[in-house]
Amino acid sequence: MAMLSDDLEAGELIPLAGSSEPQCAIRVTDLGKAYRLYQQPLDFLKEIITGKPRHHEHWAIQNVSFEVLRGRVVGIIGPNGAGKSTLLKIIAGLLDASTGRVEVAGRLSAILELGTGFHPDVSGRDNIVLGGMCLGMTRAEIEAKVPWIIDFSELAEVIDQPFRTYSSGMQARLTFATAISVDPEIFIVDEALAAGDTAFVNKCMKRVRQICESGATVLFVSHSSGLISELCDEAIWIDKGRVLMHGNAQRVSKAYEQSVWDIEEARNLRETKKLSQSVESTAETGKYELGGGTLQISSVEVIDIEGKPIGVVRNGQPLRIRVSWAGFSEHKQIYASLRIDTARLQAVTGIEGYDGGLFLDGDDGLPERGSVIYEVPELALGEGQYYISAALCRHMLPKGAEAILHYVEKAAQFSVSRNSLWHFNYLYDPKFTCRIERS
Ligand SMILES: Nc1ncnc2c1ncn2[C@@H]1O[C@H](COP(=O)(O)OP(=O)(O)OP(=O)(O)O)[C@@H](O)[C@H]1O
Repeated sequence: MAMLSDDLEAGELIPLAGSSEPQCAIRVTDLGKAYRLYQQPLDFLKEIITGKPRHHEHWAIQNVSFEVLRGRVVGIIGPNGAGKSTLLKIIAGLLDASTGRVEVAGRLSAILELGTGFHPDVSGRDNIVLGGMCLGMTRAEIEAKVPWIIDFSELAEVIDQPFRTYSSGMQARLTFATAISVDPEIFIVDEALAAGDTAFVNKCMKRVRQICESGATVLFVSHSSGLISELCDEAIWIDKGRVLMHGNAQRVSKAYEQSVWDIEEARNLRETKKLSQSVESTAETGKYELGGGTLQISSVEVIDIEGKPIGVVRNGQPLRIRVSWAGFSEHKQIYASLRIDTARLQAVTGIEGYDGGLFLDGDDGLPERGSVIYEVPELALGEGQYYISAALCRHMLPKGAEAILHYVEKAAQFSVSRNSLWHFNYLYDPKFTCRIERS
């Protein structure tokens, strides 16, 4: 654990001005934050009364050290609960550290919580002034910015109404607009707070970009490695309260993204295994199935070229799905079909084995066990999680539910990863070709 030097308070904010390294805007040394956790709320009271500790300490961040040079845009990335907000709140002076110290050189503005300084009974207009003063602006500075903020928030019609009458989205718009109106030397922002409809989020991000390009030193928290590699010079990857990697933004984003896909891969394989086990035990799992008498789907898997099950497929690469069956059927001309759905069960694509004339039984009938492998040579699906449902059917006309011998919904799951770090998400993501015509 980081120890404090004798002459410093834990988490003390020390201006770097006059430092021998004028290029340094932020220096964090051995920073740590321990939260006290109580098993039940009453334990806190009992601790105060008896003086006996009834809590255990949870270190949200530990031994965190780094320097940020003036004018650098630095992304902070990491999974949920990694300690990003805790770290930035301490740097912004909103939270005390348990160990270590933070030195900051320059006027700092942070958007880490929305609504600080805003009062429900005061009008939107007056709240801009109150909120702006909480962000460190003088009254004159903020008053000069009021028209810009009203225009940016698109709330001119209701600006003189009490803040409590605003919807939560309107409140977020006004507080974010106020917060990004500042011209800071050091700017700390959590991208997740740019809430609202797509057009408003885009507008907020445009302003954040402007600040990044203005020469300010920026710490930018985001879950999007694409956005970090696009906006930032360098990035810090935090996990379980510690700095895992600090360096070039593209390099760190790529490494972080790979770790996310590794976790996804393991999760998808685990879940698919559970799903295929549950094919045999429908009653307990409550999974949706139809049919499944003497002939059953025994597994559905996404596989690599060697037939090994995988959980993540990269867009543009081949997608191979293996549907295996076991059992026997009195029917002839049996075919398999499958459907791929998004996590919200929106059907994306599929194949009817019958349409392709692909029957599983040959002249000698249907073998007791076998598999059919479907392949999409170049996957054109956007990043995300997908589910596969499969069916074994018998050929009959007209086609109807009685044609289905066994249907298993969500029999397997897989994720699609992108080709690039670009942050837009698409459902359909083919390889585009383009031609430039210059006149
Ligand atoms: N006030 C608090 N009391 C107790 N524990 C807390 C408190 N605030 C945060 N924590 C814990 O500290 C750890 C780090 O939380 P933090 O909010 O800094 O993570 P984060 O990286 O910002 O997460 P996210 O990406 O989900 O916002 C988590 O385990 C969280 O549960």
